[in-house]
Amino acid sequence: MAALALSALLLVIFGPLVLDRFSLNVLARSMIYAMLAVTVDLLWGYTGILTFGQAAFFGVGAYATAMVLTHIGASPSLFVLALVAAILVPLVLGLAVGWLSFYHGSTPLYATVISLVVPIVITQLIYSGGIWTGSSSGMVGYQTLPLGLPGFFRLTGVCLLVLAVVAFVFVRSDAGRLLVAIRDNETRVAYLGISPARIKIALMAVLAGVAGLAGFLFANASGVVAPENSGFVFGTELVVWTALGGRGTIFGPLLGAIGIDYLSANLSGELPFLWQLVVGGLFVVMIILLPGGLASLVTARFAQGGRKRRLDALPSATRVDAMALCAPVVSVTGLGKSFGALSVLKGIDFTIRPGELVSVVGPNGAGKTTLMRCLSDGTEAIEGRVEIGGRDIAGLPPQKVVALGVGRKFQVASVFDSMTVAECLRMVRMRHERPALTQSPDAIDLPPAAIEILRLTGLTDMADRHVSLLSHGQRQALELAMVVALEPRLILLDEPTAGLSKAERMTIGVVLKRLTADLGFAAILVEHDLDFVREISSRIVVLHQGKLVLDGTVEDVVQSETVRTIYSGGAHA
Ligand SMILES: Nc1ncnc2c1ncn2[C@@H]1O[C@H](COP(=O)(O)OP(=O)(O)OP(=O)(O)O)[C@@H](O)[C@H]1O
Repeated sequence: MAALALSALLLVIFGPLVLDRFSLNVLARSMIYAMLAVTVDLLWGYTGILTFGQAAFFGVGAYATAMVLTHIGASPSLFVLALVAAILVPLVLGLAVGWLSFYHGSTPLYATVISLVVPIVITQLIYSGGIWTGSSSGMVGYQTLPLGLPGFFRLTGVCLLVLAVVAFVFVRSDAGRLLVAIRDNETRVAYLGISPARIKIALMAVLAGVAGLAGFLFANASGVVAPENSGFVFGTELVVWTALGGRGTIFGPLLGAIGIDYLSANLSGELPFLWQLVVGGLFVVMIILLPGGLASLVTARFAQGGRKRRLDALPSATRVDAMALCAPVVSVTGLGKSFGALSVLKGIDFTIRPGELVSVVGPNGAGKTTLMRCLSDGTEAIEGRVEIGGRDIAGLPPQKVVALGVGRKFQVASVFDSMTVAECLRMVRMRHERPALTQSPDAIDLPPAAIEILRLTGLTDMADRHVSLLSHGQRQALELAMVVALEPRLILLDEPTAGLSKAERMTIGVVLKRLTADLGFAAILVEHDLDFVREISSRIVVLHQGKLVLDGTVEDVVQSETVRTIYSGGAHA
């Protein structure tokens, strides 16, 4: 990669000696567009945010530059002012757009619609700006940086190269992998105690600033800015170039943008309308035949050679101390939950202490999964009160409930499909360590209990195996190890043995007994397999039609006439 970067630097430095003026002009612009394509790739390719809004931030940066240089003047200090404005104004706008797009409760579609609206609004503002923005004529005639064409070619080339190298290092770091984790499974990221919304807002703001920097370069290199520079047609072109180049690769979108823009400049004169049709047709063909873009032809060859990771046990023991054993981990009082007119949970009361493994059983639709949701997400509208470690969780989103010591394992294993086992486990540690922006360590430190689960289930030897290659049981075990690596006080397990073989079920049973009886975790287990429940539970709670009908020992439940009636389908509220 260093050799590639060095070759690119030499091309940028010596390019003006061999290229004609037309090519220099077009390529300087193409490289600026390539900077934008890299930002689109980080947002869409790596984080899964389909955005058309980068054009708006680019336009704002370009107009901020042109407006400073036109209305205030051009001097060395004013060029610095223009540069600061070109970065800061889009950055603040990006922060506001990010907040609007990713506030709690918004959907990915909503974020994409906002990214379509922003360029339209910015373009309208430019049209309505009168002499301040030049309206439909744009702005021209302001003084630009005195660099000449070769100077601009080299400046934009170096900026693109620096951005590409920074992006390339970043996407391999812990912070970069966290973006991929958000793309793969945002819910799991939240249930690891990390706020995806915060990360996405910060990313959008920073990349809006980078788009603004590209706008500064464009306004200086071209000497003209126009409303189309911030329009959603341009925003769509950026998405097309990124897709054609190969999203999620950095260099694919970079070369895609340069290649298509350069070809467009050469061919659009001779084939003005046909060329657009060719690009559009190519996009459709590519999406069908090569969804990974052109870069996937190259990356597929190199994908196999993954990096070797080591799983190390942290020195600290996770055993809950004797003092804490006295206080309830979870306390539920009068819990009720309705979906419209349908009342799913009614007047549930129970308390769970450290070391207890409480199984929640009941027929389908009894409200078991809903109960788990109410215990792990304080934003669910409920009646009554749920306290974790003595703190009412009302209003707290999942990542804040995780911070109180709750780990949730979902019914369908919730892991990161495009990562390796080691990478998934590394993501769990991001709550305890600030994600590094430039690197990711080879050794992954995990609590001993998590290491033990991996050992018992044979995953310690599969650290570098891709999650997509794991069996159903291995995925369940990996998710359990991830949840335990959070070092929670309370583990919520929704049918952890569903679809597992008898041997795998026994292993999970051993692991759960060890976690609760030996290490002092509290656990709530939703389970249909009553033999399994009988073997490992310290207490059993029976739910029926949303009501808690029995809370007792295994013996109590086995001998209960009510439970027998419920399971034979005879009890009705
Ligand atoms: N988001 C929702 N909107 C409307 N109704 C819901 C929603 N989630 C659950 N329900 C209803 O609440 C009831 C309880 O569902 P829940 O999934 O909690 O049951 P369960 O005991 O976990 O069932 P199972 O054993 O089949 O998983 C069901 O009637 C279900 O249809």
